[in-house]
Amino acid sequence: QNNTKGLKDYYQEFFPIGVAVNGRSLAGQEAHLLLQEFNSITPENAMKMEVIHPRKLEYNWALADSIVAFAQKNRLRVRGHTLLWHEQVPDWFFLDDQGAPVTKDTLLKRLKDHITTVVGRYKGKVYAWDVLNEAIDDNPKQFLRQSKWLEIAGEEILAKAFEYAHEVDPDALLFYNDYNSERPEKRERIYRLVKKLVDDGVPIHGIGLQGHWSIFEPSTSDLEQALERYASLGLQLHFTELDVSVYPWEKERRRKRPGEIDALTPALEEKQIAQYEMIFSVFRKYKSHITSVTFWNLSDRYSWLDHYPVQGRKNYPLLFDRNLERKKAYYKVVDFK
Ligand SMILES: Oc1ccccc1CN[C@@H]1C=C[C@@H](O)[C@H](O)[C@H]1O
Repeated sequence: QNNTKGLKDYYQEFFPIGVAVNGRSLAGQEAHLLLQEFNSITPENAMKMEVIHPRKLEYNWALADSIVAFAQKNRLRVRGHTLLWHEQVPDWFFLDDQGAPVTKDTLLKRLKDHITTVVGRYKGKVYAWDVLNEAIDDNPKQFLRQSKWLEIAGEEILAKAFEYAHEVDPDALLFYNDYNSERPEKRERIYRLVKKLVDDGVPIHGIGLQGHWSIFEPSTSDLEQALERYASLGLQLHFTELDVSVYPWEKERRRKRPGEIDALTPALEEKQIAQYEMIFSVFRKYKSHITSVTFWNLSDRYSWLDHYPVQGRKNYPLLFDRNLERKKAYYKVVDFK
């Protein structure tokens, strides 16, 4: 029994506070901290296509089932992640038995089978799904990201993913999820895609704003303008993958340079404290539109940012340090009135 007030308690009147989980999160010290601070979880990798459906006739349910069982036992919400994405998808999806590219109809059928099987298994246990992840191109001059999905099946596959999910679980909330969604040029392209889905009567209920931010972005005005813009679509807004990197954004992966500093200096930590304070101040201001805030990973002990974009460069993006202790930024997030 743990009577310590956590993030979820401080934000009880605002929105659930979630965290991305993996196998390590479900036991010991990390599970204790998770249950103290959070009331929603998202499987970091366990429900991605390459993990849960590695071969055409093979589903791998074990880890996803254990995460969902953990949530059921502890009365946590579960956000499903993700049903259609250009990354972490196994090659077999796109190849026929002779190793040639599949036809459009075959690909649509495979996607329908995948979504029907996965969403159907967790019906009533996963309340929200990141149906479509990162479909907007990184090049501001382009609109949709070119992927094997689009190459073979065309743009209609994007709407189909939502329809397949809605058909099998009409009660699940269906989200479009993306990153850098506060950058004005990407904000307008995300807005255009989501507005088209809404106007076409596609069953979409929300926009997932990943929130992979840094001490350099977003600005307060970019964050507020993005919230206003997306809120005008009348959909729920979830912040789905929040972390605040102490390094500037880099798109291309690279290795850590010899002598490259990766310490959390007092100057960097002061900037991170100010950024987290601003972020949660804006979140509280827009509480009528925001219905979930999820951090991507639990503590600085492990972050996906330790490997991306710079392999081996330690990052410190979260509210708990490597000893699972609350950082200074934590107290700025919870100390409001
Ligand atoms: O995939 C990316 C590529 C470039 C920039 C950002 C991203 C963010 N992408 C997210 C980050 C981590 C993964 O675990 C999540 O599933 C993904 O949604």
